[in-house]
Amino acid sequence: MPTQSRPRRSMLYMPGSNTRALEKARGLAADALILDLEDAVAPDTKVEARANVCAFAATYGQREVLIRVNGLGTPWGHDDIAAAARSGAHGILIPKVESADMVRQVEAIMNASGAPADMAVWCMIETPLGVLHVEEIARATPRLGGFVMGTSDLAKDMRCLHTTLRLPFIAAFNLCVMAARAYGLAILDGVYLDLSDDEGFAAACQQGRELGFDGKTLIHPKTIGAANAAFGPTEKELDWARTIIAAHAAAEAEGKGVVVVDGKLIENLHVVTARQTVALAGQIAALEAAAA
Ligand SMILES: CC(C)(COP(=O)(O)OP(=O)(O)OC[C@H]1O[C@@H](n2cnc3c(N)ncnc32)[C@H](O)[C@@H]1OP(=O)(O)O)[C@@H](O)C(=O)NCCC(=O)NCCSC(=O)C[C@H](O)C(=O)O
Ligand SMILES: [Mg+2]
Repeated sequence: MPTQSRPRRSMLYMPGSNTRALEKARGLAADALILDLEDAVAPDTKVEARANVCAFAATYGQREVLIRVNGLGTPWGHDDIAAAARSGAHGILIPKVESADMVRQVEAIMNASGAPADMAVWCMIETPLGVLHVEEIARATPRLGGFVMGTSDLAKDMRCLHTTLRLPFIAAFNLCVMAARAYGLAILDGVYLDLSDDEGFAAACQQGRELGFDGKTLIHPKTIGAANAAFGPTEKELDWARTIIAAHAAAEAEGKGVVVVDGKLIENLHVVTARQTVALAGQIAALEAAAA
């Protein structure tokens, strides 16, 4: 089962047909990139976009790169997967996944096309059936790396309103985060479409973090900084994490299982979370150093 060994605070989509954006992404501070062949690409540029993303996939240094392919029910799906499998991308993102079988069909094409053993499969969860089958999808294959919520398609198929508070999606978010955590997968929140609403974007990031997402998928570079800030540990959180790790270790050395720090009871489970916080900060620093 793949482990979460890298930060994914911000994952930026870009259309595979837009070579300017593919180029520009090399200098952007997004933790991860999604080179899109699906909804952001018009039918008559799909084949050209496939060639573009395969040419760019291995040019982003340490950043995680996923290629979002077209579905297998489309004229482009099979060839997208076969080409992406050999592109040097870290993973293939499958749109509108509704069953474990769908994932295994993609995996079979990847294997037949010579995909490296460590190339991951990621799933967009963006239909009612996908949400209802998310646990089965989570254990489809050891190649599974994570989930990306597709809230625009989900709103369309649920016939719900895509409101500021996103209450219509809460059950789906909870189910998908549970499945991701139960199977050791990453999970990214959906996109925020109003590029003129910085305050709304920050609130959506905060909500996403509270719900347990690792980060947010983005459509524009201007939102990368706010997503990185919302999903990365603050200095205060890091200080607290280091303090309780040290206090608990000292208590353990005295044969105690618990300790009170600043009036708060600290048990081993808090230390586990604190260690994850410190590890994430280390991964972020390493990624930033590699990009500098
Ligand atoms: C939304 C956009 C079409 C806006 O593009 P544009 O008008 O070019 O914006 P700007 O002029 O403000 O751009 C400023 C510079 O930044 C570069 N840029 C813009 N967007 C990106 C990007 N995504 N990645 C990399 N670079 C980007 C421009 O080239 C400008 O650079 P410069 O030339 O140096 O000035 C555009 O942002 C865009 O296409 N965004 C991505 C849209 C997309 O991929 N959508 C599909 C994914 S979302 C989805 O499918 C939802 C999901 O499936 C669901 O169901 O929920
Ligand atoms: Mg979608």
